[in-house]
Amino acid sequence: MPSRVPDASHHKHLDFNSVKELPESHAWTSLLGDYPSGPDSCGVGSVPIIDLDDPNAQKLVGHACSTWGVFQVTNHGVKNSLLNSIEAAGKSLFSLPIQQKLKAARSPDGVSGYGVARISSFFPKLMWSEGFTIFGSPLEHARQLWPQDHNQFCDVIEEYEKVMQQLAGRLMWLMLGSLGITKEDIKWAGPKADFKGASAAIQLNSYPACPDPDRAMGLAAHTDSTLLTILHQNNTSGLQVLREGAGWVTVPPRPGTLVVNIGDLLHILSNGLYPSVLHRVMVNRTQHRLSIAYLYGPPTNVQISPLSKLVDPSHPPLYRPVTWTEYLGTKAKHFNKALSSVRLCIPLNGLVDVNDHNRVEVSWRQLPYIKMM
Ligand SMILES: C=C1C[C@]23C[C@@]1(O)CC[C@H]2[C@@]12CCC[C@@](C)(C(=O)O1)[C@H]2[C@@H]3C(=O)O
Ligand SMILES: O=C(O)CCC(=O)C(=O)O
Ligand SMILES: [Fe+2]
Repeated sequence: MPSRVPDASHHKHLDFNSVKELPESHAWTSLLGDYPSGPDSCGVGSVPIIDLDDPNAQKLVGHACSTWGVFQVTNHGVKNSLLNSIEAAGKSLFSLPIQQKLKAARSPDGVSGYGVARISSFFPKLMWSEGFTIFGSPLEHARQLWPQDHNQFCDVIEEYEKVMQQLAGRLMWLMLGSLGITKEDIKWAGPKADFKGASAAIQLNSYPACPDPDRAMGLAAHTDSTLLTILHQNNTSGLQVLREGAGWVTVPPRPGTLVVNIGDLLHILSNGLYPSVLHRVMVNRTQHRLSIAYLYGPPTNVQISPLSKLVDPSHPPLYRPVTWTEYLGTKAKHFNKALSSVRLCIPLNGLVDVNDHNRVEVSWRQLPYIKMM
């Protein structure tokens, strides 16, 4: 029998080190029934790779955002040594004994800390992963994890946050610039237009090697609630994105390359021009996968709504204004219905939100709209 750790959170926490067989609690029966898998050979191509030093970077980013909602970047300015350090920090955290990790467990209504995927409650089966979320200072949880020596972990996190914040600001302007948005259009970017007041979370994800990977799910399909997410993955494959009309496409790891994806708030800000991409993580039999997601959003209380430059009589605002705080609450409560719940208009042909799994597969951008009640 696999050992489950008794704690107050209903035996959700598995000691992955001691499991030899996939427990029923983690066995997903209908994994492959949703969309076709692995279509890399069907001519749909692969997730674009963009060199940020390319003079055409803005155009390439804009194209990748509107067609894929995800791309990879090189020459992003983040040192390999920092990527190695954050990976090592994640490894050292997840290799702690489970009882130690649970000392830093996320509280039921909290954001930060150790635990199972937050979206687990929407699924009948548990996921083959564990995570650690940092929102604000990691100090308190780091002290619980390493009572003698938490400084090294905190220093790496602090440095990572600083560097990622800069990169995220740069990416924001590449994405918005390609829509014709200028600094005057986004007052909340601050006087220097550097998005200094932005908020962000760091999510460390661990996907242990799995005895029965075909029936397990690392992280179920979701979109991020962010403006954008920057992801570093170790050298193990697993991330897949859903490409309309093609199915799940794997984003293979490339050393030193970061994955960038659009989140729901940028989808709203762009009035639907940039899709927030649906993604998931598969696991494998032999390799431990680790990823670090930098989840980037606006200042928590700024109202995000479709930019007025992107709205006209034939392109009415598709979403009502919403703050990140409000949207995170909606996502936590309604999960894949969150985006539709702030929607104002739908095309005459039916539902369209990328993460509404009942959506009708139509190309909708040119369609007339009807107002939602
Ligand atoms: C800022 C956040 C986005 C997130 C919820 C959170 O408060 C911290 C963790 C984030 C994450 C990472 C895994 C997928 C996701 C849907 C989840 O359950 O937790 C995202 C959340 C999100 O984007 O809504
Ligand atoms: O592990 C990954 O590749 C993806 C993680 C992810 O989607 C997330 O943290 O939101
Ligand atoms: Fe994600």
